Amino acid sequence: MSDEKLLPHRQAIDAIDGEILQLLNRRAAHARAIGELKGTGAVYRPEREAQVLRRIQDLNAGPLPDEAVARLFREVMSECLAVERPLTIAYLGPQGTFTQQAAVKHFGHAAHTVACATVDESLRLVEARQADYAVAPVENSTEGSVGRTLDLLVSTPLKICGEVVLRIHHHLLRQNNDLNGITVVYAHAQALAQCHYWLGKNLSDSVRRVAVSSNAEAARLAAEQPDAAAVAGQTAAEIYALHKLAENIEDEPDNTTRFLVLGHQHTAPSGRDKTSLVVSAPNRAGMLNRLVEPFTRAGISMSKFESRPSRNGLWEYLFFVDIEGHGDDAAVRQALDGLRERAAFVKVAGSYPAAVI
Ligand SMILES: O=C(O)C(=O)C[C@]1(C(=O)O)C=C[C@@H](O)C=C1
Repeated sequence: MSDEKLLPHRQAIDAIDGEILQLLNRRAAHARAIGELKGTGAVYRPEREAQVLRRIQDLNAGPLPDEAVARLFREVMSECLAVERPLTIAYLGPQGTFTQQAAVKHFGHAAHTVACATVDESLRLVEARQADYAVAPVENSTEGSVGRTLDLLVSTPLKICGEVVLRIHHHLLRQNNDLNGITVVYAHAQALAQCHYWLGKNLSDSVRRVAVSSNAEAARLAAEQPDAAAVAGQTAAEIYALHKLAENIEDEPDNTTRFLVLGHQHTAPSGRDKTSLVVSAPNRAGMLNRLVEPFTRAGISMSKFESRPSRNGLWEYLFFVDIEGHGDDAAVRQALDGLRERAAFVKVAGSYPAAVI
């Protein structure tokens, strides 16, 4: 096939690219005007972003898949927002963690990300207004809740303003492309657990499995030690220039982590929202039923109901509850009034759009 046949298509693509470029800059000019009208208010509007992405997916007639167009528009909005004012996002580092990946998935590549040593520190940075938002892992489909994040939700003055759902793929990474001669595998304890079966089947028993503070730290160590491998994700592989000896080695095919986005603002309804609550109640027979009843009566479904020991009293529990709907919805407001009559403590940790991509 000669390239001559490609020519008319390439000429068409050049013309279309020119139009796309003009349209993108026209879009950015509107975003800049919106930014000026917002003045000192929050430039990031989670509800509007969710609506834009949902609308684009509804409009999409292909051949690009819905997920691909959503990803492209995610980046377009990220750049438009940066024209208004660039955002700083605090995340659990070091560079290359899944939390950083979640931050980029949610805010796009124009956002500036700041690595923090702990989830506590990432929230503190936002509380002190040294960063605009924090992204924190809250639960994994294989390993369950991240207790520290739940504990922090109880006391932080920040509001949840978004959620990010990330498929977690683990790879076996090494300096060179050889499965032989590995004496140690580094990974975060959760990643070791999520790949337990694969590692047992594919590596000899003499290979030591060493838990380290994060997957990115595991990749960093593997980049320094020729006889070491790491279990980590794509971003860590790229940052530390490691070879992928094996891809997608997680035992559970749907291994997914959910992250929360926390900031100072109240988020308006987007049309498809969730509300997260922290509830405590006296430890009495029938109490669980009494707590759930106001939601059942209002026809509101729950996507999470989890208990955790309260740090104040022995055998006292806090309940972490996610419901469908927004705190401004009449039905949710009524259910919350009913809940407040029954519970000793109710905190609305935030209402936010359900994840779109
Ligand atoms: O609609 C707005 O408020 C905008 O600032 C525009 C825009 C966009 O690019 O569409 C950018 C940032 C906001 O988070 C939401 C949407």
